[in-house]
This record gives sequence, C-alpha cells and structure tokens, in this order.
Amino acid sequence: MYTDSTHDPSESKSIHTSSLKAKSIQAKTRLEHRKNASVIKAHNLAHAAVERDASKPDEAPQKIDARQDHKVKNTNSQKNQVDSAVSPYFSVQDLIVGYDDTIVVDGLSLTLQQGEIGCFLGYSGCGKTTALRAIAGLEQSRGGSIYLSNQRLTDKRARKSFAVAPAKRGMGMVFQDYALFGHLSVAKNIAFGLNKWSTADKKARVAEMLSLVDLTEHADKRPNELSGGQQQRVALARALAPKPKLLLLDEPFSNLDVVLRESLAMSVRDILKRTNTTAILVTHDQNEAFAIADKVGVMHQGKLVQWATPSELYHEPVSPFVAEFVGEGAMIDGIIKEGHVETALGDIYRRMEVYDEAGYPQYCEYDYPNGTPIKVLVRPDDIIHDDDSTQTALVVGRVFRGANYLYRLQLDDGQTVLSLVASHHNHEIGSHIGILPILEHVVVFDETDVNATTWSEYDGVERFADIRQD
Ligand SMILES: Nc1ncnc2c1ncn2[C@@H]1O[C@H](COP(=O)(O)OP(=O)(O)OP(=O)(O)O)[C@@H](O)[C@H]1O
Repeated sequence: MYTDSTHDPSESKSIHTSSLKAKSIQAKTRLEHRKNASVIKAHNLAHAAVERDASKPDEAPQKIDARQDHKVKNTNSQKNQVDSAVSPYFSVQDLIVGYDDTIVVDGLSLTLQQGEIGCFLGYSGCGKTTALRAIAGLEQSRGGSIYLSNQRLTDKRARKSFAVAPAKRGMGMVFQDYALFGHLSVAKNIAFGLNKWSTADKKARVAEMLSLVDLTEHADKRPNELSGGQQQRVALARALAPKPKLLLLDEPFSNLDVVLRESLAMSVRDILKRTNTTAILVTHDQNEAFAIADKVGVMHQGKLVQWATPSELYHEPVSPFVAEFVGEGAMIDGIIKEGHVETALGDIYRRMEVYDEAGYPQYCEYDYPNGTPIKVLVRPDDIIHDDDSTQTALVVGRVFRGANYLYRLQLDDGQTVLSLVASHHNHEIGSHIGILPILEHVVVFDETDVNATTWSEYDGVERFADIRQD
C-alpha cells in the first residue's frame, strides 16, 4: 500500500526524479481537500479500588520488586532517569492478555503524551474492554509492559514478572452504567475517592468538580433524580476528583440517546483538556472516537491494527480493514500502467512529500509491474461536484444530511463512488452532474489484499438503501 505521508522524506535523495514517468503536476484546482445494587456494588468496588489510589497522588511510586538483582535495578533506575526526558507519559508495549486458552489482546503497543486522549475502536468482541481492564490491572497480562508517568506498572518481560495492584496504579474509571452509589448524594459520590483528603480540601475539590461538570445546583440530589447524561457527568467528576494519572472510560455514553451522546462527548473532551487529563476511551462508535480522541486505535481480533490521529486513519488507512471500518467511501478498480494507476476516474500518480523549487509536488512510479490490478480507496470528499467539469456521473442515490447531500454516483463503466455536496446543490436521482475527482491523496491497495466480499457489502445494499431515502 502506498500513501504519501508514509514516505520518509530522507528517501527524497534517492528518488531519481529525471527518470520518473510521472512529472511534477500542478493540480487543476488547488482545492482544500483535507479538508443496579449488586452489579453496581461490584463495579463500585473495582472503581473504588482504582480511585482510592488516585487520592494519594503524592505517595511514593510503587518500587520495582526489591528481590530483583542489583544490576537490573541499577540499570532500570538509570534508564528511567534517562528516559524521563524523552519517554512518553504512558506506554504499552507488546501487551498480551487472554482467558483460558484464548489470546484476546495480542501484542498491543501504544503511547500517549500527558494530556492526550486515546481510544480503542473496534467491533464487539475485538478485545477493547479486555485491553482497558489489563491497563487498569483488573486483568492479568501474559506478556508485555505498561509504563505510566515513569512508573513501571507491569512487565512480563522482566526476569521476575511484575505487576502493580490496581489500587496502586493511580487510575480512575468511568463505566457504561455509571456505577454511582444510589444512596449517596451527588456531592458524596464525587467525594468518595477523597477519603485521604482533609475536610477543607475535599469540600473545595467537590465544589470544583461540580462546577466543572456543571452540576453545582444538583449537589444534594440522589443519582436517581438525575438524567442519564447528568449521571454520567457525576461519574466523570467522581473519577476526576482524585486527580488520576490516567482516566479509563469504558463505553461511557452507550446508555445515552444519540443526540445526548454527541453533546456529552464534546463536553467530556473539553473537560479532559481543561484538566490536562490523560485518558483512554473504549467505544465501537467512530463518531464518538473522532469527537473525543487525539489518537484512535482500530482493533481487530485482538490486534491494534493502526494507532493514529483521526485524520490519519481516515486519509491514510494502513489496511483495507481500517479503510472500510473508518469512514465512508468506495473501492474502485485500477490497473498499473507504466508506474501510474489507470481508473475510471482518471490516472493516479504516486505523489511524494517532496517539492521542487517552485513548490510543486513531485511524483514517482508505483512499484507494481505493469498490468497489476489495484483497488483505489475513494472517499466522498475526493469527488468534488463541479458544474463546469466535462467529466460527469449519474446520480443513483442520495441522502440528505442537513448541510450536505451524500450522493451515490455511477461512473461510465458502472462503478459507483460517493460524493459529499453542499445541500443547496439539489440534483435529482437520474440526472448527470459534473464531477472533479481530486486524486492527489488517495490510497491504493494491491487487489489481493482487499476482501472483495467485505467491500461489496460495504458499498452495497444496506448503504445504497440508506442513500435512496430521500
Ligand atoms: N471474563 C472472561 N472470560 C472469558 N472470555 C472473556 C471474558 N471477558 C471477555 N471474554 C471474551 O474475550 C473477547 C473480547 O472481549 P472484550 O469484552 O474485551 O471485547 P470488546 O471489544 O470490549 O467487546 P464489546 O464491544 O462487545 O464490549 C470476547 O470474545 C469475549 O467473549
């Protein structure tokens, strides 16, 4: 697979530009393209254990097992000192977690800087919650290491395996079912993890948290007197009150209706950013993931397939699976002809992140032999509606999305693509519209890597029916 941004700039010296078939090309138009009780009790116990530790943020970090030999200790000590300047705030390396004979999380690695929000996104059963619970220490890992704020939390690679207890990890958790104490007021729920704080400090912190989540006037109410969104904000305030080093959120919005989910997602991001909280969210909803997270990890069958910003996931998916899972689009056929890809939308040249003196991008050949079948990922924002274009497509479906229509367009050879068009451009099904494909940043895949069944489903009946709802 090729994508421009994955190109190492250092490669530029080795690019023999004079031999390139594709030349420096100025784009026709430089359009901006990137454009309940026992259940609750169980939850609460885990929650309380995790939170209590966080209420002692100044406690000395858990020491590495003293029985480990001196040499290893010294090495690690020196390493931590050296690494503290450059190592990420939170890192997971090669994490393996399983139940009985089954590996559920397989070699998960990721990093987060302080204040960054990460997210595990994936289909049900792919291992998201298990990964989160292993990070919290609620599931034992079988391999790998976890570091948080220069403290080693678990390391199964060490001579003697090592794991910090959940209550000592300095983490807070927010659950899908809120897990609030029904017999306690909102204020007392928030104060729950602050039992080591002085009365005055606790009072001030609870007031601060109530204000942060905009629930000051509900301080004396019981949870069952609040809406679902308000209860989740109490849960968030309770988790944040002890100043956790890392906040873990497991499907926190899934009990809420769609409208509330979106607004709460935005407000949660705002709260986490204002408090510079490092967090990891688990969700199967990509809109939620994109609304909240700085880094999103797409998980598939226990593996983290790609860990990247939302934009990178959308525009530079590393595999057809990610391309399909994240965002809408279509895969169209192409064929390699002398270094470029010929498609029904036009020829695609492999663009490098290298520019000539005049600032024009440089292009080179794709590494496939002539005649290689290729699949090209075309996103709705790659097809611009342009009344002046000589290239046209047949409108075969559309769906109104307020500001935009999502049009389904059939090309001359029968293949279909999607296009996002401002909704004042109201074109009937059956009409032809001018299109301007912007193919500068498209991602191409070797056809053999693309699961045709998956893509035909993705671009097929279900979505087509959606689009036909006018
Ligand atoms: N306690 C357990 N014992 C045995 N197997 C488990 C246990 N918990 C989860 N699993 C299995 O591990 C796999 C991953 O589960 P996990 O809950 O991590 O997935 P998930 O991606 O969070 O799914 P969902 O989105 O549905 O919550 C699933 O096949 C699940 O059946």
